[in-house]
Amino acid sequence: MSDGPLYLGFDLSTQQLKAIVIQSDLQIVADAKVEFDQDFGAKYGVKKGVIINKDEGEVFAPVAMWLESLDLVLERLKEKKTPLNRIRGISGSCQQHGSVYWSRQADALLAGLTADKPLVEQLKNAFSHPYGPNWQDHSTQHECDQFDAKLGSPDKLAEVTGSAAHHRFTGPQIMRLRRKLPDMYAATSRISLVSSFLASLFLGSVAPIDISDVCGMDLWDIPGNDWSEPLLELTAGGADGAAELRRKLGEVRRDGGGSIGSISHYFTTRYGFSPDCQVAPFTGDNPATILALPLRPLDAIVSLGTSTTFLMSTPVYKPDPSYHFFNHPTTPGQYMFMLCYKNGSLAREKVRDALPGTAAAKASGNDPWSAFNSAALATPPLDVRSPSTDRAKLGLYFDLPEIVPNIRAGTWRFTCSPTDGSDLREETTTTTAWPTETDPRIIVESQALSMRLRSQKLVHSPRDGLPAQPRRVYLVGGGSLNPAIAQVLGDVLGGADGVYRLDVGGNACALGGAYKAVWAMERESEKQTFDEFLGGRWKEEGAIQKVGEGYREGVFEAYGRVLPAFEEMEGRVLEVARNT
Ligand SMILES: Nc1ncnc2c1ncn2[C@@H]1O[C@H](COP(=O)(O)OP(=O)(O)O)[C@@H](O)[C@H]1O
Ligand SMILES: O=C(CO)[C@@H](O)[C@H](O)COP(=O)(O)O
Repeated sequence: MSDGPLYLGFDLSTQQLKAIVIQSDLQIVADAKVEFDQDFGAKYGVKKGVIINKDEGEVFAPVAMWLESLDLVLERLKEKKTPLNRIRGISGSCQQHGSVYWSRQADALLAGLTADKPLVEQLKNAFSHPYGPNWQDHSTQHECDQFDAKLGSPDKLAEVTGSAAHHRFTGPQIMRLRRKLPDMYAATSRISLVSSFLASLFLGSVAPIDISDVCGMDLWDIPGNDWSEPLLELTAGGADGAAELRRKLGEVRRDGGGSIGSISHYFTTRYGFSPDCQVAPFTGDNPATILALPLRPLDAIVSLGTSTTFLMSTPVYKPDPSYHFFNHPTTPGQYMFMLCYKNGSLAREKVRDALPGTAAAKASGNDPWSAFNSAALATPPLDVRSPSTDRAKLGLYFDLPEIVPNIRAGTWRFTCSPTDGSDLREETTTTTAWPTETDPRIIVESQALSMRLRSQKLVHSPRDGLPAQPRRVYLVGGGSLNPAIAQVLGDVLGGADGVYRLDVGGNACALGGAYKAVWAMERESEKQTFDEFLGGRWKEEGAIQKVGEGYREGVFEAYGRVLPAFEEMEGRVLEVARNT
């Protein structure tokens, strides 16, 4: 290890808090993590990091658990003898859309933190609400209907804010909490996103919201570069309320780099950070993921965390109600395109757990994914061995109500002709549906078909003679460790130059946060873009691994032929859901 400056990146996601320390040359020096279920499940009653109130569709996490986790992860870094005194900059990436409600005492309590007691004790009275809504929350249909109507249509809302109304977006969430808990709302001095909440702890004062993460609220006018007044009014119930809400939300920091202030005394005295250590703006976990490597045009990232997301960086702002556009976290004039699915890892885990063999593997400490992987690889694309006799299989495996399409929880299995997707039929009974061993391939294929369907307008042919598709597909998040998933995703999505896994696959957004901290502190000027900066220091070797061929002629086209049937299947399920 050299003795130069170090940088610290965090990822406060659904199931864990991770920390990663790197050098200026981007080498990783140390990491540590806290797993919410394992470390705090019994104390806070969380499962998979959250508490669920099924009756109302609410999903939330205790803010106190996050405070305890921050102290614990720093203890763990200290135990590993990480030289925290050399850390010069901190940034981070956090689950998006979640909100934290500060009380009127927050400013004083944050400013007066002392090193002798943990955060959770000292900040007991700093919150007007003990919970932060989680992105899986789906309690806000009523509010979403009003957001979609407010500017005239979901298309218009997407044009202004980058997204149509979504249950998890912070504007509808705030609107519902204001209605449901008016005293709590009145007692709230400031509202943070999870990213600005974590930055606030380091800063010792409430931090500004970040220019990219703010786009996950349905409140920020992206072309206008300001809060949308009509949407603030809707959320807060009128013009007076809008002015008050604007104050609660505070200024948004337009620059993703630089420092928002020095680290609080609490961290210098309790953990030995240098008083010169600076806090850079924290952002959302998806925006940070696109900072984990120098992304080129036509590259796509598939993040296989609790949620599945499909991300691209683009100079073109082409919003549509079925996906999201965010400001790029570091580069004005660039945008992040995102598709987000709730039914990612947890839905795949459910299919995995239904397989004979998984329970035994778990009990004996073997890889719980081995039965899933063998089954996925033993099944041919679409489970079609012979196109003249076999029907192609498609499915929707929604454990939770999905985001796109907005369909209730349930499992649907369909078949169609593999040659042109015609004759789509729902396989309704267990006798005509397929064996559980077929599900692993079909769930991953169907998740990928949804991504391919919705991203097709953003890709073009990477080289002469090839169909439109991404250049490279990068996999990150916990699921990126899985070779069978990598293979199937590449079969469906293509990737002219292959499918790659980031070597720190499960830590990509924490790493993106750490890279952001290096750039924020060491950029030559405000004009040096993140990609220029990172491109000069990032070395492909050792950072990524090719895990799949990507585009395979014939296979990619076979999925293309059933894409219209996939769309029709979603439409049919939506139609039935609407009429029941
Ligand atoms: N080998 C594997 N194969 C498939 N999925 C995996 C594997 N290892 C971990 N996962 C999945 O990764 C998920 C956690 O991913 P992670 O990126 O750490 O989540 P988050 O950032 O949302 O907390 C788990 O829900 C688990 O299903
Ligand atoms: O809601 C979204 C993005 O819109 C999610 O991607 C969250 O940002 C949570 O991510 P993970 O916990 O899966 O990392």
